[in-house]
Amino acid sequence: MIVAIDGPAASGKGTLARRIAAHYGLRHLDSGVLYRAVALRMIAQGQDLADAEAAARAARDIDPADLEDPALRSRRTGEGASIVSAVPAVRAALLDFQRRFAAEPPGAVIDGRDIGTVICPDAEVKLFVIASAEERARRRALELTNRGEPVDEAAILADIKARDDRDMNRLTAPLKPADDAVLVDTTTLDAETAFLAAVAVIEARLTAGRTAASG
Ligand SMILES: Nc1ncnc2c1ncn2[C@@H]1O[C@H](COP(=O)(O)OP(=O)(O)OP(=O)(O)O)[C@@H](O)[C@H]1O
Ligand SMILES: Nc1ccn([C@@H]2O[C@H](COP(=O)(O)O)[C@@H](O)[C@H]2O)c(=O)n1
Repeated sequence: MIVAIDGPAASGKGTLARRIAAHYGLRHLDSGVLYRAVALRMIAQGQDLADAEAAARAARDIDPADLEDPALRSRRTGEGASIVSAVPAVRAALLDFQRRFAAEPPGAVIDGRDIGTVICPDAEVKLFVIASAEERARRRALELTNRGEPVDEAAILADIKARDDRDMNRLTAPLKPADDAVLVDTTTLDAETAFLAAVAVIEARLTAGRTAASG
């Protein structure tokens, strides 16, 4: 089974993806890490994030060790990822890796922005996870506070809105729900309730699939 989970920054899709993967014994890929690794490689080499050719080279050059760097989670890397991810050649360079990951047994849960629309358009289950920008900023601020990092919630909210705008309005693989995605609004749901809601969607899809196959 392939479960595609898309949604904006800090909506809770990664948290949900990890829980679903563990529950169903599937592998998990946080596809955002790939774009973050491209940005981080460019930052480390002092390159201009707006340089599309350099971004495409960095995307072709990333290796597994790049995906373990703790600096991937920084605010600057997230912003950078959102810039380089708009470059079509960057997305093209990362496409095969994601599709191969999805194709390996026993299946996968992949979260990102274009998983249901571009990477895995045939996924058995597609979820589009949202939450209000204010709630997402609150969650991100709490996460940073728990990590002992300084927090400016207003700046985080501004970042989130800028990232939403870039991710939704780029020409290649913009953030949007696939036609057959189910919306999960987590604004007022805690992580456990969001997980239970997602499992209910998955079970309904699996039952519908079994019924179609037997009829
Ligand atoms: N339903 C929820 N209620 C409250 N907090 C949540 C919920 N889901 C996730 N969180 C918390 O919100 C923060 C962001 O969640 P998470 O990293 O899963 O989001 P994301 O959509 O994967 O973000 P990104 O795309 O930026 O990686 C985390 O600190 C997480 O623990
Ligand atoms: N499938 C994806 C995943 C991510 N991106 C871009 O990377 C940025 C960082 O992603 P996080 O999930 O780690 O926050 C994100 O803002 C997107 O610009 C993408 O384009 N496609």
